[in-house]
Amino acid sequence: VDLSAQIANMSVKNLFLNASGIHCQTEEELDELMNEPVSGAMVTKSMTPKSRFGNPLPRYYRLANGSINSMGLPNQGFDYYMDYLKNHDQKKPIIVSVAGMSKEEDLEMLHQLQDNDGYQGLTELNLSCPNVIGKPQMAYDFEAADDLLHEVFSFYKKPLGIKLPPYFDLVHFDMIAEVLNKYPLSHVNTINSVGNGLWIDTNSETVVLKPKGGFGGVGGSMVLPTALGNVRGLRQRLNDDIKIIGTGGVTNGGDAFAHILCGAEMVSIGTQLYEEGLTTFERVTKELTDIMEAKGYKSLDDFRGKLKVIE
Ligand SMILES: C=Cc1c(C(=O)O)[nH]c(=O)[nH]c1=O
Repeated sequence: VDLSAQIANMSVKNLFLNASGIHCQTEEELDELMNEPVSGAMVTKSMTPKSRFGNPLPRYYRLANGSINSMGLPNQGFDYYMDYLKNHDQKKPIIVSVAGMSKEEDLEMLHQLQDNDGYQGLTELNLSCPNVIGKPQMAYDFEAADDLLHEVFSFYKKPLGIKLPPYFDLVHFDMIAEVLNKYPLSHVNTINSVGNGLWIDTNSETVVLKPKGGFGGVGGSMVLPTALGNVRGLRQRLNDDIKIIGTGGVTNGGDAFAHILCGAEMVSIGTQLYEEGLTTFERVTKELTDIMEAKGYKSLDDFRGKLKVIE
């Protein structure tokens, strides 16, 4: 299913989906997402050709206003998720998230998706995993990302989006948008976790994560300003037909409203969904609907991308 076509006539209740990595690694988790009545789409855990255990534990830690993780791409492997798609009817669009450990693995999986006539889904190429030891985030290497996308679009003809890391410099928004605008992308999903943060238990004077000496990607409410800046900055620069899935820091309807004001077509929920459970979708949707009613908005298009600046 082409998400952007789905998005075109999205009503509020269909706005939300899980952030990749959250509640989407196993068949049981995927079934629960599929049967969750409110969310309008879902995304798999980013997959590699072969299954991976990922990094050693502890690799996730809850913070007062967010989370830090160094999971290391644990997933059941490409074939497992292809089997899932084959054996389950899609009550909602399932975005297949792909994150090879190398350019070759990315291309290998995308060739298999392209050549699989039974697969007509929306794919998201994750160029932003911050936690695979020794693997740089491709999306911070603009030339490498351009080269990869050039090669991908020489053969990949099905709907494809890109998962991006946060950028922290307006010139970097310019540079990545210049690359992405060259390609017929269905969407950009921004932001991934804010890479290589560190949390410390000062009682024991020790880091809280085992992998990478404690370094991990930061998510949750504390990254909302960075997420909003990236959604807004890319919306202002990307071609209109490249939709944006806003991810990062969403804990309530007001946060989702802010993402939509910045231009998000759909909104993913990560840390909050993990901590509160799947009922988060119902609560956040109700909160957003209440805000819209209070403001007299009938549809998302009434305010999407209409953030005002101070003249
Ligand atoms: C795909 C790996 C990712 C991971 C991970 O598996 O460590 N964590 C994130 O916060 N973002 C990712 O993109």
